[in-house]
Amino acid sequence: MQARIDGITHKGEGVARINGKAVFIPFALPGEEVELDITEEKKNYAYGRLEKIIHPSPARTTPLCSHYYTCGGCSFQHVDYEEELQLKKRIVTDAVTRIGKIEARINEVERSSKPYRYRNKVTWHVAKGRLGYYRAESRELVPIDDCLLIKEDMAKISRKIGFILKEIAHEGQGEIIVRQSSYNGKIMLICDLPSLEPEKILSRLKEDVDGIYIKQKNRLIHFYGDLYLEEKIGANIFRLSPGSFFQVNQEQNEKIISFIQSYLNLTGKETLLDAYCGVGSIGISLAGRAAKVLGIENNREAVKNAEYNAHYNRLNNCRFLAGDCEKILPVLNEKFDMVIVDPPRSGLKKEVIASLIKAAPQKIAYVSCNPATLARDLNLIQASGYIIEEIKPFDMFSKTYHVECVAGIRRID
Ligand SMILES: C[S@@+](CC[C@H](N)C(=O)[O-])C[C@H]1O[C@@H](n2cnc3c(N)ncnc32)[C@H](O)[C@@H]1O
Repeated sequence: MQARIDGITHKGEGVARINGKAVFIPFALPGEEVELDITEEKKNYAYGRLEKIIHPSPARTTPLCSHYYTCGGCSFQHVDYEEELQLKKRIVTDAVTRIGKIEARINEVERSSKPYRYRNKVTWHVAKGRLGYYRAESRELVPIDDCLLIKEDMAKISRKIGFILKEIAHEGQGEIIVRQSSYNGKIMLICDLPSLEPEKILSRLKEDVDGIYIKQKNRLIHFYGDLYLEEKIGANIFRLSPGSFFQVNQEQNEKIISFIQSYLNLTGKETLLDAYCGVGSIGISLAGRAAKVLGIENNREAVKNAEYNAHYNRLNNCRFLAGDCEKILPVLNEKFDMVIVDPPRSGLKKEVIASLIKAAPQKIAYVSCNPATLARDLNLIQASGYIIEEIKPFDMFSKTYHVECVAGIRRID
């Protein structure tokens, strides 16, 4: 059947209305006239497979990656970069109006200077002696040993890992994480291959990487070389343990921190809460302009890194608490002038929102990698005496449907 695409889902699929029902069609673009087959029919919506493009969008391009249509990693390689940014703005706007039911100024998406080869971390799946990604919505391995989103050096080492796995006909299943510092280029491997004698593969990789960890029974055991990775934000150096979170796109990470800095406009007198602080990247970057910073984070290794990072960068106004924000904040009984929250994709728990409202900060910078949970939380925050001044999307995950946002929120006095 034929249809005109007039919308986009949060996962970047085209949306057509057929007999009053929304049909989601992967790889179709708004404005296109397409031929499709219905592949799955539900009560209120359906899925379609793109069979033919009758009138292509002028923004349609040829994907650079030969795995694009099978690997589940990217969703926007078939569209030019300008349109990708517009579609991401539309995804954020849809979430804010449909889920959040709020009105807020949504700025243009901050473009990245490198839509490819920006990622400093990749998680490879291993099965049947091959390295790869899982097919979209499945656990089926698509054998790949390069990805156009990861840095060149990481691609080189990934190809070597793929070669060794094939050569030794490794049978087990597992995961290999490759991380590279954007500051000094050093590479760390984290291997979770339960059925493999580590030496068999890892000793052959020592010359190519700077540090190796092995995951055994849920613990990371140091195997070789450097214990930490280092990153730099502004003038500060940050140490990260292998399991500590760090944003995957350092160029965009720095822009986000600058945006938060100018939004909060600290004068040096304010108390600042950095909730979900990781290794302290945002709070420590702003500590020079604040009276006091408190970071909260539930990964104990990351908290140790944050404490070290504050000390190493000669900041003596930062303190960190290890634990869940939803447990610590309700009993903290401290007031803050300014707050940063940067939760995982699931967003803020109700207890966290209630505690923030009680702490009554003048401004909140809410960093989010999920427009849907951001919109849900902004609805509650707005209903409690705050105004959403602006939402700034950042293209942190180019070529994928993911988009990072910072919401600037101000107390109404
Ligand atoms: C999106 S990351 C942000 C980290 C940091 N702000 C940054 O920019 O690098 C979210 C962080 O929250 C931590 N986290 C997840 N759930 C948490 C919780 N319930 N309480 C405290 N921290 C949590 C994760 O370990 C992770 O470091």
